[in-house]
Amino acid sequence: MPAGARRHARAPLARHPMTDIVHTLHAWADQGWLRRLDSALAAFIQQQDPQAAPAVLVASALLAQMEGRGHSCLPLAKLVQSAATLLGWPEPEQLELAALWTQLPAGLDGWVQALQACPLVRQALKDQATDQQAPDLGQPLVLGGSRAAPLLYLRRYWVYEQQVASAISERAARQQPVDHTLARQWLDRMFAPQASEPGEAGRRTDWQKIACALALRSGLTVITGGPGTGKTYTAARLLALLLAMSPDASRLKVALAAPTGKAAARLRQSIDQSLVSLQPSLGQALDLQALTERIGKASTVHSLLGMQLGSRQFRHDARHPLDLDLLIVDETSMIHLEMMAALLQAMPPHARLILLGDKDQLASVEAGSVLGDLCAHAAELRYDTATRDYLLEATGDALPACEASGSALDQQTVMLRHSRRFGTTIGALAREVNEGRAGAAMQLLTQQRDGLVWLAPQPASPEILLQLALQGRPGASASYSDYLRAIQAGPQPPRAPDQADGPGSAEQAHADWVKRVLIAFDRFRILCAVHEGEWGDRALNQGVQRALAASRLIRPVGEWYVGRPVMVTRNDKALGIFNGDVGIVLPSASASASAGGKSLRAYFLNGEQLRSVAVSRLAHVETAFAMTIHKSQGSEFAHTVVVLPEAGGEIVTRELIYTGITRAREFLSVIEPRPGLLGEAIGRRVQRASGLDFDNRDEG
Ligand SMILES: Nc1ncnc2c1ncn2[C@@H]1O[C@H](COP(=O)(O)OP(=O)(O)OP(=O)(O)O)[C@@H](O)[C@H]1O
Repeated sequence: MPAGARRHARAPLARHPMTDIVHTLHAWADQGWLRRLDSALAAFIQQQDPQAAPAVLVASALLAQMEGRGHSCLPLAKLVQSAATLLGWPEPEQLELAALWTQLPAGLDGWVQALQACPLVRQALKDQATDQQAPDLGQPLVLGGSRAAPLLYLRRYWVYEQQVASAISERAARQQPVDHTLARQWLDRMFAPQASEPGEAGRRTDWQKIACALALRSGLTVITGGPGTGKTYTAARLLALLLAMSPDASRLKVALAAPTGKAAARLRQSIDQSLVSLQPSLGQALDLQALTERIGKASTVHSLLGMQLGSRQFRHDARHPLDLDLLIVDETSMIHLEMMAALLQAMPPHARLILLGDKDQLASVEAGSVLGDLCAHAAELRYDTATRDYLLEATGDALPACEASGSALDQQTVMLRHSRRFGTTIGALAREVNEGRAGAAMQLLTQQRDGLVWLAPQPASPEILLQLALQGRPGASASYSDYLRAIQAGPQPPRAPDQADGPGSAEQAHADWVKRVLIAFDRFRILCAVHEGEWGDRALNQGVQRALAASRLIRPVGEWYVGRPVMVTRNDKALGIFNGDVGIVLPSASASASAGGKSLRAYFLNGEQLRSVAVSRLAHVETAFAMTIHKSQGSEFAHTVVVLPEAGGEIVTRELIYTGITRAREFLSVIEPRPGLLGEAIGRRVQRASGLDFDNRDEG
């Protein structure tokens, strides 16, 4: 019991059959319906407050359960409306749930009253009179949200949400002075006038240009868009623009970051490429090469913040802010609530933060769906008059009309709408999936003759998948044979054997070979929705390994063998490898040189940078012929195979399918173990419960 919490007087409650409630919750955990952690929270609450009403105990366990599934709170109105729907429980569990429900309040008010009567619950309903709001006494639970939509939180998620909501709103509202004339001159040089699309009235709005103009005037800009809509292209122009308009450009400190090492390296690479392609249109006016050199390497958000081993704390926080003026973060959809709170705390007040990401992608594995919440109104153009006037002056473009204007955050949010990478079938398929049009998506998959997308014929068997892994399919030949052939080809013999190092050396030839192998490996990947079962990544990894061994393409003798793809499952700062990094086991340069040498290393490629670790030092890795769609975020593969499970329940959702298919750069193959699974998944949307709300904070 938090110190002082008991001081809050309340009317004595009738005794409830609480022990039964906690027993029931423990029994549900025994059945695997809840986690042990979930029922343990209810038991803890009961122990700390023996008078806690049954509704409080049940709500605590279900809150913990929801948090484990990535929700940051328990939406009580939905719980009361239909607990079975909220939890996604099948029939046997539903019957038990209904039986328990007879002991619980029938209406929302009853639940709220029970929670309000419990001293372990901090009262923080937004529309509650201030004198009724309980002070922070370290209560483990918080009742937040509003009276109409009350939300129950674990304390720390409530705190993170409060921090994120106020930091985002304050940052978005913090205006910086802009020289409109100068801005317009530079923007016109960087963005050619847009051609109008056939059938469209007038000129198409150049949202990339709008995003740059908005970023000039505020401490925060959120740029969302599907794959290939030019998020990094825009960020590169924005960098150049800020440099061009900065009174002291040589002092501007810029950093790039992303949630994974791979995504960070991709961000850096594509920013560099965009800057190179921009130089001709700027001529001598701006030295973009100098800018590129000043940016420094892109890092993971973890390492940017200064991850401390065995601790949730980072080296950088509000008291020790990051030393930078501009931070560009890519793949923001993968950033969870706790990490976003830490990032915002560590940003110096004067610096600009640019968040890039695809709002429709899967949310982070951990609790929160921050980018989705930030972009809740991105499609609606809720720009107010001040924003519209500013944009007209700075860009010369008038925005399309909209019905309502929004929050400070809405003023700083831009959705890019035109994909340049997906002019083809994959793009059309991604759109149909995103809009929930299962019939149209199936039609594209089954009737398209261009071979870019393909649905495995029924009955789908794991053999079809193994064939794809070994040979690809008609129209899409990329497969694992590509990288295995590259391994077999071996390093090119050094051109000048007497040269000790330099471009012709044996070491360089080895490094070039390793890069060729790693690049070829990224031409093909199997993505699963789940870990377990016949269609999960664990079984498929074994199946693919057996099939490649049977075809004599690999020789898996023991744990470590040449050609084993591995995925890191835990960050290891000392080794410089991070959760989600994918590498390949190959002989080291010295082992290759002394034919028959046994020294194996795992090689990882981040952009152009090659890193290797002796396999004996790798404790936390898994084989990575097949990986989950979750882990594939931030990566792309020429030929992507998306495999659905026979029974995936609520986790196989539209967002998961969209994320999987948009990992395909050129070719997509889809396997559904029984007809109709894909359609069901497209129809299933699980929106994460969250109380992040930016509408009422503008004064913030
Ligand atoms: N306005 C533009 N004019 C010409 N080419 C563009 C423009 N915008 C983007 N591109 C090109 O389109 C491709 C995709 O752009 P970019 O990589 O920036 O998209 P993205 O949204 O970051 O994609 P992803 O989410 O897949 O990383 C790149 O080759 C880029 O150079």
